[in-house]
Amino acid sequence: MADIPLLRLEGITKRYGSLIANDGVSLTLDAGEVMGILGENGAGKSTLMNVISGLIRPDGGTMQLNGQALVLSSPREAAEAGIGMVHQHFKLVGALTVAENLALGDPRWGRRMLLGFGGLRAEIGVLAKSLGVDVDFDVRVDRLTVGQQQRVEIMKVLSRKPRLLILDEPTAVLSQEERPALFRMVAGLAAQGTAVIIISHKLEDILESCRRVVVMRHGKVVNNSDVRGKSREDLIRLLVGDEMPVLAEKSGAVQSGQSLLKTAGLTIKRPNGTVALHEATFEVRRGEILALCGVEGNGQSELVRAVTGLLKPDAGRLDYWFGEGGDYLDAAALRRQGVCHIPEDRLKDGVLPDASLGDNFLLTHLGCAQFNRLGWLRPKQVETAVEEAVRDYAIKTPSLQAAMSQLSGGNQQKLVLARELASHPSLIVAAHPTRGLDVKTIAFINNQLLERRATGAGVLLASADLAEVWPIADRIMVLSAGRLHGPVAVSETTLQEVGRWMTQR
Ligand SMILES: Nc1ncnc2c1ncn2[C@@H]1O[C@H](COP(=O)(O)OP(=O)(O)OP(=O)(O)O)[C@@H](O)[C@H]1O
Repeated sequence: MADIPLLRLEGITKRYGSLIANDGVSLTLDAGEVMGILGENGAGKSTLMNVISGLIRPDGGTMQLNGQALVLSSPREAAEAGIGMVHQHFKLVGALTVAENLALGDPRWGRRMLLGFGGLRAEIGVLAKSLGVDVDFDVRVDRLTVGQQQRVEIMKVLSRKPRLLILDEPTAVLSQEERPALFRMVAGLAAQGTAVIIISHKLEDILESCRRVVVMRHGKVVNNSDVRGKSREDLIRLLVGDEMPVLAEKSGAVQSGQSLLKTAGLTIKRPNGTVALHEATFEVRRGEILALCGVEGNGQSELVRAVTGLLKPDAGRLDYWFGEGGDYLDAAALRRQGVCHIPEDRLKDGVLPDASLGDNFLLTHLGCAQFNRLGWLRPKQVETAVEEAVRDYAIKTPSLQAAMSQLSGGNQQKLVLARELASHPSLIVAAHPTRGLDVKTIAFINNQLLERRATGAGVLLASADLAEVWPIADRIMVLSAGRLHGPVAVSETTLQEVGRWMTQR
């Protein structure tokens, strides 16, 4: 028995037309093993995980779980077989409590709403305790931090006692401070015999939490090896060959001093009355990258939505360089003046999944003379723009006419970036622009931001990854519990100090 792996994949193949998303993938995974999956955007990682979790049926190949043939036609069947997946986009209901969310959709608990979920509390309580996780069953989910919500989502999957847990980019939404808790939980699960697969673009995740790494390229497994003894550089080499991604040198300050945006006393309340942003005053200047950091859920989203015209602040002023200002200018007016917005939630605010790449590109350029003459659309120009975006941003797509949903997550993000930067905006508001992108593409995007800075644009860059923004930011500010710390020049502070701001209440 000892020789039988928990999971065995042989020759898994999945085609979309002429595109081969998974090309004869074979691998095995043992009980209690933690395996990392790395690969460039569009390499086929999600497709493979969707096959294992019953969301997609492969065109070829076989799967075995504990030596038994595994044929899945739905995620429910996968869950019954002992395979659970935690997706990047949580499926929790904010207005319900943790206990209600844990019970939701689970026939064992769902019918016992009125009994206060006694059994559920006891069972999940024991599980949480064994993993060193605190669960407050009675708090509403929308009051939790993203990290806490993720733990609820993981607990929900774990309550079905999976033998294999798949985590899709679990650290993408976590701050540096929240990562160790996740990895402790993963290690605890592995010690209890659960196998874990982690898809991640963050090499540190693989180095810190996995025993084995599988690297995919063009739908194939190109490396499957032990993580021990490997460095960050070794992993990058496995990922992209010898073509090491290089970040451009940040030239000295190119600030002209001209203010692009000045806020004064910006205050925003959440629908439930709590203060999301408290009297934030700062300025974004031409030729600078101003980073907005902090643990997510501390007011960053609200600030970004206010400066891009998606949310009217409750108090305070916003003044833009083109001489208009006040408490609010709508998003369309701001776009016309040259403010672009790379939204933090691509699926909610950035793309129409069922529409074509062209229509998605047009979303923010419809009024632009290049694509619209006297009210008539110019399809040829749209096609050329998409062609250029696909070429310049190396977007992997089945065709130029494809629907957005046919692109991998990272490639969708690249199209959003290409679209937003296409009009050479003066003020770039970028919320987590590199989330979900591979190391090579992250360097490319950060170089793009540096290039725009050098030509006089101003960038407000919201990020949860201090280490990533540090080399490119001129100034940095932190939001903690809605209060702004800074901005301060990066050259005049330290990572430790900024890290401290993040935890100040
Ligand atoms: N429904 C679909 N129709 C057509 N092509 C698809 C579809 N879903 C995925 N693909 C293609 O399959 C390939 C692999 O996509 P997949 O999402 O598995 O990549 P990935 O490695 O997870 O990428 P990322 O890191 O960007 O999330 C991509 O080229 C993508 O365009």
